[in-house]
Amino acid sequence: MARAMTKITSATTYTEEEEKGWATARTLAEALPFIQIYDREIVVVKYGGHAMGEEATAKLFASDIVLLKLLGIHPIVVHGGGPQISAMLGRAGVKSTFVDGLRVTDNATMEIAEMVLSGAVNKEIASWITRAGQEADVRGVGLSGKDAGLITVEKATRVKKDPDSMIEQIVDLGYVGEPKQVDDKLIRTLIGDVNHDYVPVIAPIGVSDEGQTFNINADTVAGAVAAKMEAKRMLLLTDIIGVLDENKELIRQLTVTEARALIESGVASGGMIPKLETAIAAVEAGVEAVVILDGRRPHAMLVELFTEHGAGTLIKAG
Ligand SMILES: Nc1ncnc2c1ncn2[C@@H]1O[C@H](COP(=O)(O)OP(=O)(O)O)[C@@H](O)[C@H]1O
Ligand SMILES: CC(=O)N[C@@H](CCC(=O)OP(=O)(O)O)C(=O)O
Repeated sequence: MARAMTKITSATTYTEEEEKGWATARTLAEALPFIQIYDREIVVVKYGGHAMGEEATAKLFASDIVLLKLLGIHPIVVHGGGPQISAMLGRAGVKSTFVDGLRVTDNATMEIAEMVLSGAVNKEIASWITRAGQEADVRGVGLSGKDAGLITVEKATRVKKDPDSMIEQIVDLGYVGEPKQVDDKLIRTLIGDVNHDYVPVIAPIGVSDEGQTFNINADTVAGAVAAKMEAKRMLLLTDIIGVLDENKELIRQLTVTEARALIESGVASGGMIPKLETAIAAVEAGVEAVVILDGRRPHAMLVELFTEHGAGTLIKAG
């Protein structure tokens, strides 16, 4: 665009600004092999509530999703919103407790969680994608697991060992669901083959056979969607550089067996447990690899998908 205003100072040299253009071109050319790897492949991106951070960062996320779509990938976004739910519950004076990273969900919590996830967060992300993609007609479509029977759930339970008696007890998590079935018809219709420029944006809410609404961990939803869609990659965007070992160093690659060992040893705790469990289940269901990476860093997805070294921790079979 600045073409008419720039002057080449001599026949053989470019200005500093023009050199930047050449560097951009080199970066694009170097990305070609990776762009081809992901051509028309499905990439499920889980956008965590902690990764959302500032509005400006979230808007850059939306632009990167548009870029993926224009590069020929079919991105599907599954979002969280845990911190946003906690803030709203705090304002309403409702206390939350977590078991293995899952929010124990009673009636009041369910009502607020659905309002925050399917209402505010979902529509905002969908609208940012639509705005970022308006020149090219790329559009975000906000859905929850309740739309078109997308996610049917069954009630989740957890078993805990009492550390003194070593007796196992079933912990009732309330309205916390595990996806039982993902109906992919609507998603497939939206992403289509040609001239379908919709990006599905899915809130982690599901419905039981009896019609009860359930709260689902967003990582778990991403895993179930990635498995059903036979995604090439699932990216879990969070607020940490990746999975850390016992010395707090980044682990660049993990096999499923190693990931299980991290949960068992307690090196992975809290919110990292559902993330690793999801990664393991997705890889075992046929997703080629799952990557856990820092979504607060602008363009993290692009670094992971289109550069040699990638970003964060990659989990694959083995
Ligand atoms: N071994 C580990 N490596 C990295 N993070 C860990 C580990 N064990 C626990 N965590 C915690 O898991 C958090 C990520 O989970 P969570 O807060 O639920 O993220 P999100 O909201 O993005 O889903 C990290 O911020 C970190 O505090
Ligand atoms: C059952 C359960 O824990 N549901 C989560 C849903 C949101 C979520 O997973 O958000 P993040 O990805 O931002 O953590 C919750 O209520 O916080």
